[in-house]
Amino acid sequence: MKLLAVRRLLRIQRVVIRYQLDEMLFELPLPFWLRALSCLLPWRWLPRKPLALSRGARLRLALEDLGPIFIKFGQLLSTRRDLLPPDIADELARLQDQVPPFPEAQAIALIEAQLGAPVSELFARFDSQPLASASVAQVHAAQLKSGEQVVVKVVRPGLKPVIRQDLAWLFLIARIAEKASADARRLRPVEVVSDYEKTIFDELDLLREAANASQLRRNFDGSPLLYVPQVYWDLCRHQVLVMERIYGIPVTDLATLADQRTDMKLLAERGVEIFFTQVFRDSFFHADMHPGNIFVSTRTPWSPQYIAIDCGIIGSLTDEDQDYLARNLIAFFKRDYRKVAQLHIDSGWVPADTKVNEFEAAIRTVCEPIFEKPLKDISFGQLLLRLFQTARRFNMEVQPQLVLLQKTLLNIEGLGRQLYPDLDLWSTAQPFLERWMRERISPLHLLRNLQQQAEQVPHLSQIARDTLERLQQPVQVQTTASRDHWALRLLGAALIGAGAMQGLAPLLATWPAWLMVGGGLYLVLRR
Ligand SMILES: Nc1ncnc2c1ncn2[C@@H]1O[C@H](COP(=O)(O)OP(=O)(O)OP(=O)(O)O)[C@@H](O)[C@H]1O
Repeated sequence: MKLLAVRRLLRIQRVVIRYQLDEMLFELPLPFWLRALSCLLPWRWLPRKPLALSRGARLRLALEDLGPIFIKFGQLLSTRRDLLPPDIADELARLQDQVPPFPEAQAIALIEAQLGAPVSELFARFDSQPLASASVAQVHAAQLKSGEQVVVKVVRPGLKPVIRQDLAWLFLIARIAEKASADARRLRPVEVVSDYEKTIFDELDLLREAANASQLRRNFDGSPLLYVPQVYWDLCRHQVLVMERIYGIPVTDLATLADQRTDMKLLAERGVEIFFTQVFRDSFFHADMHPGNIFVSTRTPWSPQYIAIDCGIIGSLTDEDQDYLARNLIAFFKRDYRKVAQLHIDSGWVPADTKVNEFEAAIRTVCEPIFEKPLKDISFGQLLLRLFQTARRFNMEVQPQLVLLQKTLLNIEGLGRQLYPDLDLWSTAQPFLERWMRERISPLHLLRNLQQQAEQVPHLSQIARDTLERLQQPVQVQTTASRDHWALRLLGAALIGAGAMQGLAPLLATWPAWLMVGGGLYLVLRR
């Protein structure tokens, strides 16, 4: 394993030298000591012929050469046109769906081995020339015997060993960083790499992707906002996925979107709505939202509908994180910075001994300049820098469970900027969140939560569940029930309440919760 890791390092070094990436690096304003150290690199003393390739092309080719982890990094960078020069961003955008494919014979052999039949028997037509190719897979167009147009996605062979070696290096770097610097420790790099490891290996399993796609499709069934192509389960295996072919416009093809008179404002607003719906309503969000995975339907440009593919990476939040996040955002929209500070302390996102006044002032300094500004007027580079400085001052730790969400935000914020730079993020997001919060503290939601809590405690058994079911119906109390029976019901309800209190403590401070408890007791006690 160690030998493999050393070989991988040598390979990375070879690629850096071949594409002369070190030259690009040293164009940056690096500290003096790093420049001095660079003189120790032997190849910097050797004569080199300048490459006849632009700097963007050199970077792209190097990332392609180094495999999926590097390609994904390039995809993320490509969405940040505000942070990168356009020539580099344009080149990196090709990593979204134009990575060189692997040989078609290899793809066909893999499909046949996985599905146990020749492609000529499986499909009425199969295009051996790939339609597109990205970091982990390539995609071939085909037609089913029943007539439907589909695409066949095949995982690139030989990815696992390369990913393992890269991860081994990432772990090593993370461990060294954690030992060497307090700043790095706050970023919890080992935990972050460990989460990433899980995510990237999950992405290689196309059955998992198929299941995610089916769930996301169900979540937005009949929605005018988002369409997810249908999966053909009979033709899905761990390394092969067959799904409906879609014919949308790539979301970054602004010229075609303009030609068909797409309502760009609505498109951008719907993007925000989809994101919040996935994160808050469903706690099931597409977490690989680079433009190669997002299309716009050609059907109703006045009411534009997104199409999402590649559901390999899906994020979700716990109830608690959802709650804190929503409360933070709502407090932020109301410019109630004290509440934002307090919520950060309550949730444990900053240490408990943080002085709330000082933290409030720091948050105000970061947030006030960007408030109520459209996307185009917010400098996210500067904002990130300020946030980082604040986090450092207040010992704020990275929350690994939120990293996927933050990465997705980086993606869609970059996209929103390109689609409709005048987008007022605040006025689009605020009503959605407030509505969600109202629903969350509604009596019905509270009842559902109580019921879920009851189901998680097996010994409360049927009695408690019966009681809750009765609470949810317009109750017809059985007058024949015996006194003992009712005493048990009451005991069950009290136990459920006590159990639920722990999880619902913040909600019980609200009037609907008290109304529920009072109403519940009344119903249980009624003869
Ligand atoms: N259902 C589909 N209909 C039409 N084209 C598709 C479909 N699915 C995928 N494609 C094309 O294939 C490309 C690569 O597919 P996909 O994004 O699923 O691969 P990937 O390797 O998982 O990508 P990533 O690098 O984003 O992880 C897409 O960008 C798109 O152009």
